[in-house]
Amino acid sequence: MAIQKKHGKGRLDKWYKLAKEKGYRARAAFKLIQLNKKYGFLEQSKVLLDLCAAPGSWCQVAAETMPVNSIIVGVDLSPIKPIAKVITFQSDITTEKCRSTIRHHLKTWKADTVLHDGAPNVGTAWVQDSYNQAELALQAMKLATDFLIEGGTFVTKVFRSKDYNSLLWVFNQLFTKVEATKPPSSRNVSAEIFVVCRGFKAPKHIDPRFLDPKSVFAELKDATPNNEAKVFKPEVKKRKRDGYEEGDYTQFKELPASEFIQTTDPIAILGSYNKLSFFQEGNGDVALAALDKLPETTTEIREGCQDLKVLGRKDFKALLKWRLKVREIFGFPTKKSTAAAKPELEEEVAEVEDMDEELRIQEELQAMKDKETTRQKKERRRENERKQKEIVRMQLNMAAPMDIGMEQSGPTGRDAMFALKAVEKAGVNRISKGKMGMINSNEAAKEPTVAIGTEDEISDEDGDDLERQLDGMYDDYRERKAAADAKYRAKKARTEHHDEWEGVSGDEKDEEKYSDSEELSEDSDSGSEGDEGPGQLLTDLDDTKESEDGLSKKATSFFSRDIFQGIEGLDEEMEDTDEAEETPELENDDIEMEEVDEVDEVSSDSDDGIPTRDQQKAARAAAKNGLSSYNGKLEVMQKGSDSEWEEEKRLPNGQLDIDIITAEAMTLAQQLASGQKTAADAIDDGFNKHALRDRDGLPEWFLDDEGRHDKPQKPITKAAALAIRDKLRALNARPIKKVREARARKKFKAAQRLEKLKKKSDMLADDEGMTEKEKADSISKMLTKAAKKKPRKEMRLVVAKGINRGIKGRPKGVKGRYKIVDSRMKKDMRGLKRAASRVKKR
Ligand SMILES: C[S@@+](CC[C@H](N)C(=O)[O-])C[C@H]1O[C@@H](n2cnc3c(N)ncnc32)[C@H](O)[C@@H]1O
Repeated sequence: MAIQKKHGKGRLDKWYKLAKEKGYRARAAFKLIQLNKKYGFLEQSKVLLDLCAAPGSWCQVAAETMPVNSIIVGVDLSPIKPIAKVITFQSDITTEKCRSTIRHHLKTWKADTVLHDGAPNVGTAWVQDSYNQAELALQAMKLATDFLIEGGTFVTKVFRSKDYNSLLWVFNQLFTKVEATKPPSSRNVSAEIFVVCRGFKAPKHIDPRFLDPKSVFAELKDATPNNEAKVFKPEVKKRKRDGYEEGDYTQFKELPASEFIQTTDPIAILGSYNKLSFFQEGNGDVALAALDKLPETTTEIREGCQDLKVLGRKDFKALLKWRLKVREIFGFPTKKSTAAAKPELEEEVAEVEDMDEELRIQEELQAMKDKETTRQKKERRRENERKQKEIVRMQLNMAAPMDIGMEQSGPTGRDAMFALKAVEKAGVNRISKGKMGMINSNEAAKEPTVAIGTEDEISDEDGDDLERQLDGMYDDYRERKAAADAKYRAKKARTEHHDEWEGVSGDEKDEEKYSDSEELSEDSDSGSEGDEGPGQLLTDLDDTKESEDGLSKKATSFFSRDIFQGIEGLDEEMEDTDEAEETPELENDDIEMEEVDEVDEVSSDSDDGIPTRDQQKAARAAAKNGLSSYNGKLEVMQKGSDSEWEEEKRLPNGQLDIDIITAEAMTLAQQLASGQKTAADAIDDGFNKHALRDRDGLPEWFLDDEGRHDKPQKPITKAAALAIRDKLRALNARPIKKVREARARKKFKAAQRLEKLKKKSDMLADDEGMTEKEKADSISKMLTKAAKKKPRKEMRLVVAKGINRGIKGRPKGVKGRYKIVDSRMKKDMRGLKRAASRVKKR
């Protein structure tokens, strides 16, 4: 006989161990985890009520799954040890006190989810246990209806029993979706299942009978008795749970085994009778006799039938199996045949799918969905890429707009005529962004990895594409911004000409130089075009050669700075410079010294980096003379430099033309001059986190944004700030170049007119045919005429509409002075004029 131990080792299954491992207070935690995995109600809840929560594992799960700052209230008959972020109290969920305590905790909030895992004291008769469970579930639901929000979720545990369907019916009246499920962590031997009710209808009024256990679980009255049927199939007396049945005053009950075969409720017989007998009376029961003789009626079966009260689960199973076999032999309808013949007569039983299987299916579905999404994404990306390529082709005049969307593989696909990707990588992509980019032909030639159509390139496509799109978007943004912002345009122009704002020079020489250099670059551009190889699309305007060790021009110019002089491993050119520096016999005429900072640079060789008083004096004197000395020996910064820059930076008197216009520069200059700072300090300051940041390969939009804040904060002194302020004030007080030019033009024209007048009056004076008076009159007339100001041409007001809408500069068809106004303003002006003329007429 199989006896199930309540506390057997079988209960300490994997969920038990896992719960211990994860720190949950009960294995039940996994039931909620699995239910939530399937229905996902916890993540969407902000307020949760856990009825029958002890020891609290469901509260633990809720607290770690629900959004932060959610409200969780747990109640149980037993005390619950405190749980972080959970309110718990001890109460009976069927009482009014419990209801008011919950109300007190929730205040005006409504619960998104109500959980109920209550189990009344089980261990009495099964029927009673299940009834109590159903009743408790109904009580829990009653409480839930008070606190649930519309659309909320109620999860409850129920036992599969005869009351189950009644419960389900009630749930269905109050919720839009009701599903029963058994999580994998719920033991198979347990009759518990979980009902998840979603979409609370929140009716204004609920019929109290829905929530009254007496009404809900009331047994249906018997239908009108079928007396005819009773003749053929005598009625089995109904058992009474309380007390003895009428006329039956013994506790021992026996039933012919044939009746067990014929009955439709074999379980009830096995549960309520003591013995199934094979004893045949005189006139005999044919069915019983046949049963007795059947080979299926084995000795084991007979023994089992002798005392039903001592049988175990296995023995009951054997008896039930035997009954089914005999029914088949006797030709009684079995479950199988009935199901095949009349499925509609089957008792209504809620289908409870195994959740393992469900989860598996769900996971499979999810995987399929993910796959599909990935595929769609890929397709979308390809499509975008193709369009982008077509746009590039259009910009390069390689395709007409009509071609867009017609090609399958795109211009840069595998079969494409031009592998634009490779060219793009080499720099031409900048053309597509409407920018004049330059490709260093040598760089392009040196990079074998940019071979057209290589495998690597294709694998990099995704990243490149994204980067390109970002760059493109950033360029669009800049262009939009540029259109609206004059300051930004000026900055862009400076950046593109590598003419970042360093300071304002005293006169307009810079401007002239700037325009000269522009012309120069245009010339060299056109001039060099023909010289490039056939494969070149663009050419570098800078004709300085790259260093032989492969350093870029930028790198070469960086390493050619003085601070790198004397460091081993630098190229020959630099070594040469070093040698030159060390050469002692230098003629003063050939020496060109750099300004103050370089002077101080060499005066910093003292041990502690702070120059002595003498050294400072010497440095100042040297700065005055344009020389740099330190410790009695001469240091040469630049020798015989004939660069244009150097020459232009000098004033006619031979002094360097350097102007300090920022407070930082002024502070540094003052500090250097007064010896508070040495050149070494200045160099050290240059080596900060901003200087050594690796910016290679970073996109422009990122660098632009970073550059706004990624600057060292240089200290400034009050004196320096005041000096700069005064300087800028003086600078601003000067008229701008255009105004000065206009004034000069005016002066020049006036001088010209005067000259003309002079000539005319001389001619008149020499005219012999005129009297003196006539001569005087003519000259005075001429002077009055010359002194008369020409009337200014009237300004035309133009409304920019039609073809002129949004136009910049002179609108088409407009001559003379004009002003663009909106139509309202023009009409108003006309109105004013009309009004003025009316007043005049009166
Ligand atoms: C299976 S346990 C609940 C386990 C809980 N869900 C967890 O995860 O830790 C069932 C609980 O129901 C409680 N219970 C039974 N009847 C109750 C009632 N009328 N009011 C409050 N709690 C009750 C019991 O005290 C018991 O702690």
